[in-house]
Amino acid sequence: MTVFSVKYSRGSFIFPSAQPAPHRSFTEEVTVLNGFFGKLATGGRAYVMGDPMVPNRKWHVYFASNESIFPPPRMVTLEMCMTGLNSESASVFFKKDDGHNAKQMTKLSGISDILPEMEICDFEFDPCGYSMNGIHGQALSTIHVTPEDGFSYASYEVMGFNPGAVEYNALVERVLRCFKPAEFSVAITVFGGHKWADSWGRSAAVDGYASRSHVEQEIPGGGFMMYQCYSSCPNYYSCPKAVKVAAPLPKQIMHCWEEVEESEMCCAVEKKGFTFGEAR
Ligand SMILES: C[S@@+](CC[C@H](N)C(=O)[O-])C[C@H]1O[C@@H](n2cnc3c(N)ncnc32)[C@H](O)[C@@H]1O
Repeated sequence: MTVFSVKYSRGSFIFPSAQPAPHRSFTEEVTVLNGFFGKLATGGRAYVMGDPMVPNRKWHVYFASNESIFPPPRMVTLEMCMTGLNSESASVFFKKDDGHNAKQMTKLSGISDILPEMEICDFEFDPCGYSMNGIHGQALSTIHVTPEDGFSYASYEVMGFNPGAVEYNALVERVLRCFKPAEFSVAITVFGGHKWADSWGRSAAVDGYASRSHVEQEIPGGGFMMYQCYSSCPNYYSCPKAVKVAAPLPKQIMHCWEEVEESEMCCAVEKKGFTFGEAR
C-alpha cells in the first residue's frame, strides 16, 4: 500500500517539560515525521497556528501528501481540546462502587448523543478516566477524558463524515454539553473546497463562551484549516455570543525564527516548510 496523506496535529502541551522524545519540541516531532513522510510529493509541511496574544494556545500541524492523488474527496476533520472541566461533569468519569462503568459514562455524560449513529467502544480507567472510539460507515470519532481536578482535560475528534449532514455549531455545542469546560479550542480541516462546507467554514457561536482567537491557514491540495480558542464568560447572561467577538481582529505581523520551541513564543521556519497561520 502507498501512503495517500498524513496529518499529525496537537495543541500546546499543558506540561511541555514532562514530554519524552520526540515530543520535547515541535521541531523534533517534525524531524521524525519527515523521516517517514518527507519524501511524499508535497514534502512535509508544518504549521504552528495561533494568536501571539493568546499564550500557550497553539495548534501544531504536520501535513504531507501524495499530490498526484489530488483533488481529494470531500472531507472534514474536527478536533476539540477542552480544559477546566466542570467538576460535576467530570465526576461522571470516576468509577463508583455501584459498578458505574464505561457504558454508563457514555450515556450519563451525553457522549452517546453527540452523534447518536456512532457505534461506540468505550473504556473506563481505574480509578478514573475514560476513552472511546466510535464508528459509523466511514466516519470515526474518539474521546479521551482526564477528569482529575487541577489538570482536567477532554479531547474530541471526528472525521470522515458528510459535512452537509452535520451542522458545525450544533455539534460543537453537543460536545461542550458533556464537559462544560472553562476553555476550549476547536480546529477544523476541510478538504474539497470551502463553499460546499456550509456551516464548516464559519466561526462557531457558542452561548456562554467568547472567542479569543481565530486563525486560518491554507494547505496544499485545496484544503484549509481553521483554529479557534474560546473561554467561558464569568457572567453567562452578559456574555455575547462568540460570533460577535469573533469579528476579524487586526492582522498580526508574524516574526519567524529558525526554531520553534515549546516555549510557544510563536512561529515558524519558512524554508523548511514551516508557516505560521495568520490571525484574523
Ligand atoms: C483517558 S486516559 C488517557 C488515554 C490515552 N490517551 C490512551 O489512549 O492511552 C487518561 C485518564 O485515565 C487515567 N488513568 C488511569 N489509569 C491509567 C493508565 N494506566 N494509563 C493512562 N491513564 C490512566 C488518568 O489518570 C487520566 O484521568
